[in-house]
Amino acid sequence: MTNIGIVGSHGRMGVALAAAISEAGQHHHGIDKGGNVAKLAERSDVLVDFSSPAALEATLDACIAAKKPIVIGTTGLEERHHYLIDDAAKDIAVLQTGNTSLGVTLLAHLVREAAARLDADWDIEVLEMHHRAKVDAPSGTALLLGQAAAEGRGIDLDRCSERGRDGLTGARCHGKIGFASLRGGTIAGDHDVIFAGPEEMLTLSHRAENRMIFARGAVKAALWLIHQKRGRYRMAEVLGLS
Ligand SMILES: NC(=O)C1=CN([C@@H]2O[C@H](COP(=O)(O)OP(=O)(O)OC[C@H]3O[C@@H](n4cnc5c(N)ncnc54)[C@H](OP(=O)(O)O)[C@@H]3O)[C@@H](O)[C@H]2O)C=CC1
Ligand SMILES: O=C(O)C1=N[C@H](C(=O)O)C[C@H](O)C1
Repeated sequence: MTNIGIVGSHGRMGVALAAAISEAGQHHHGIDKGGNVAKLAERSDVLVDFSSPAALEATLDACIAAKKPIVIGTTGLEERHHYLIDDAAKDIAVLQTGNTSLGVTLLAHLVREAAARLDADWDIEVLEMHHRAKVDAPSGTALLLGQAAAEGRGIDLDRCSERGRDGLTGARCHGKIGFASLRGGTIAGDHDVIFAGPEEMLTLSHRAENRMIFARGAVKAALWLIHQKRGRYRMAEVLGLS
């Protein structure tokens, strides 16, 4: 039986993850803010993090010290967090993703394909809606989908993204990838990638009906990751889509 350590165990995802781990016949234990992450890492075969970007550095240090792999599902990560992940991946296996579901992983693949085939006359906009308690925007999934679109089009997302329009913005910049975020109610996570072309529009969408889709995907990723060498991995590799 695999022992999976949960960082953020009492949160919305932590609770769903514990249910998915039990469903898969595995064992779980976890911590929340103020918990001893070093002890958690020592006692676990693999960690799964659904907490806060503020927890990441200490969590990675604990995983490196205990030589344990980790799945990072926390979103709202900044550039410095990605450097920390790249550094950690020199010592341990790390999988970081803004979305652990099968549907979104496949959607990212389709978005990359569509963006590669449609020229820059097709404006790309990513629209997401989440529950009222979500603290980061755009969602990690929206950024992951924007990245897939940028890869398909062969452009750099950091230079080409347009976030949060307000006021007298001027006309849309040619070739940019736009992001819009809506918040309200209890929505688990809705994402649309819109390709708006000359007189026609293509929309690729995903609707999460329940957090269990993320939790089951995270368990699958964790059980896969314990057999991998050190390095940085993506969800597409777990699901054989890369
Ligand atoms: N990749 C994916 O597929 C998905 C990613 N997410 C992401 O997962 C994260 C968590 O989401 P959600 O469960 O809704 O959020 P919640 O706010 O419900 O839960 C966060 C949990 O993390 C704990 N926490 C906060 N800081 C620390 C810390 N320093 N050390 C350990 N635990 C800590 C909190 O504990 P306390 O209450 O004590 O502060 C809480 O239990 C978000 O970034 C979200 O975007 C969500 C769904 C899917
Ligand atoms: O905070 C959430 O709830 C979710 N966060 C992830 C994100 O930021 O994309 C994944 C999912 O959409 C739910």
